[in-house]
Amino acid sequence: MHCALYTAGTCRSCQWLDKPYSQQLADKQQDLTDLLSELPVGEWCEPVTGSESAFRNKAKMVVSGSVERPLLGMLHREGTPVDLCECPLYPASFPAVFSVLKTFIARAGLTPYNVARKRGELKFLLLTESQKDGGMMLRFVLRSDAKLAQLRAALPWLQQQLPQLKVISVNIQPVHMAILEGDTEIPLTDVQRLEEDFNHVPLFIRPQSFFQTNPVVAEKLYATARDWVRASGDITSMWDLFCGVGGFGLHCATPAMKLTGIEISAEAIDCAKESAARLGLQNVEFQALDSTGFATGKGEVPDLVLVNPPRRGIGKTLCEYLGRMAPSTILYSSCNAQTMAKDLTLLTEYQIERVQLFDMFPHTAHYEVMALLRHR
Ligand SMILES: C[S@@+](CC[C@H](N)C(=O)[O-])C[C@H]1O[C@@H](n2cnc3c(N)ncnc32)[C@H](O)[C@@H]1O
Ligand code: SF4
Repeated sequence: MHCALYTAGTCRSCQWLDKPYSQQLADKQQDLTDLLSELPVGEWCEPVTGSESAFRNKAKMVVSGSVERPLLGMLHREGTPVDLCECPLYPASFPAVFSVLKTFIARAGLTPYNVARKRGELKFLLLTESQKDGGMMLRFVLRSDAKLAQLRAALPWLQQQLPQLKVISVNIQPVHMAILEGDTEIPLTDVQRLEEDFNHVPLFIRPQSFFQTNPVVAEKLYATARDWVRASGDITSMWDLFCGVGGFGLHCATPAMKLTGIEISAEAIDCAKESAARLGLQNVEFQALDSTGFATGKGEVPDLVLVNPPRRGIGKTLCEYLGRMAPSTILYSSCNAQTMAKDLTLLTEYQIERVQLFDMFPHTAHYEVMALLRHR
């Protein structure tokens, strides 16, 4: 993939951009093989890929510059602002939207936050696009609510220019820069969730819930999980731990199966419930809880446990508990093969039947991996 910003030395976020894509894949597969070298793997499946460019559905833009001439992009470590509106990782529809947003910032008088001076109001713009219909969610991250009335007053103009903006909200982040967003979310549109569709499974994206950023590869990941579960014989009950908006569980569930989804974010759980209702699934339960707390406090043992934790992995307590409760099948999907490998060494009573790499993050060393484990 060619990136003019990379060539010019403006942005070096994609550290592997100089590496041919086939070599990137080979290196990731080698990294995974090395990490699992102590553990016998029954079958290595071919890596799954998507597009090499325009694969991200979400942009997190630091707003800098002046109110008349805002920049959307990032700040270098020493504080130099960089405009990344032409970043080729974003869909073709994004640059035109960024351009209108810059005009809007000026019209609404949303002074960009200046990190060095700790002054200004607008810190970030977060833009997400649904591949279902091109609908978009836009979030303004502001330092305070001081400019909220101004923003509201100017909003009809923006909505007229960009009717694809289905969901608009403001997030208040009073803390100095370090954290991307705060707890307070103020809706500016009646609709507060973006509709997505993966493999005919309706999914919803809400401002504060996690959603996969590479929709094409995520769709293949969920479909693969569904295929592996279907091929696992008679699965009558399943837990989807760290379920987010429910993508894995909702793909795997059948009307006859009891599905339990557990996730810490209440917003994500609301999305999962709505998807289940759309699908007409009756035998499902989604709860906003800590996954380890839920699992260790539960007496029953499902046939299958699927885990898709954050980068830190599932950890010792949950591994040991899964070892004791001994479900016949575990499906482990991870964006950090290092912590997954560590967790798998703790699941001593399981053998790894199959492993597959999903390249969600081209041009970086990161990748997603899914492993199917069977009790010995
Ligand atoms: C990698 S994301 C996966 C989400 C989902 N499975 C998907 O496919 O989109 C990890 C999820 O774990 C959730 N999470 C983080 N800590 C948690 C905890 N202690 N208990 C339950 N969920 C947690 C996050 O909110 C996030 O949605
Ligand atoms: S993040 Fe975008 S702009 Fe930066 S190097 Fe990667 S492709 Fe280029």
